[in-house]
Amino acid sequence: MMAQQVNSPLLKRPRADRGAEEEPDSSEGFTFSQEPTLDQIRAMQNQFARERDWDQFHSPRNLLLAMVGEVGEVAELFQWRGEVKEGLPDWSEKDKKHLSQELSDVLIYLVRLAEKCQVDLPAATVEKIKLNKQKYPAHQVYGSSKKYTEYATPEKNSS
Ligand SMILES: Nc1ccn([C@H]2C[C@H](O)[C@@H](COP(=O)(O)OP(=O)(O)OP(=O)(O)O)O2)c(=O)n1
Repeated sequence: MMAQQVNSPLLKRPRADRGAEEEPDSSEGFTFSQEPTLDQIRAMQNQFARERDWDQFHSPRNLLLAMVGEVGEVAELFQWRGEVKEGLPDWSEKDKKHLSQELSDVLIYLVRLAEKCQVDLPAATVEKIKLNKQKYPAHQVYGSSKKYTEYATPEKNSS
């Protein structure tokens, strides 16, 4: 379930030296399972709530608060550890499992919140990444983590 280490030279070569077909599409060789899709997760959680007559509790505000609570639980797992290495090589299997559960809770509430707000989350995410690319042109910001407002000719943020 955790990232596998892949020593790809692509990860270390500067972007300008790489062809588009060579672009790595994952972090250290790690990828997600193809399924379930976000819409399948939405449907699974919808059914979970219906079977328990919990729709009445899943108002947008309640879901938001529940999601933030779960984000807090994720943060709790990281607190006091100092910097954490990619792939969590120093974590116990128990803590890694715990993290996977808490991150899943966040996603479940996020997807449910998006459903209740009628936000088409996968489509909205694609659109947002498109906006991010416009706001942070690779040639302008490569290797810098400055916010777009710190650049001389900032792109307009339309979100
Ligand atoms: N009213 C609720 C309560 C729970 N859940 C689902 C969504 C979450 O994935 C998970 C959250 O359950 P808990 O509130 O028991 O939280 P944890 O699983 O994190 O347990 P704990 O707080 O003990 O770590 O259950 C839900 O959909 N609606």
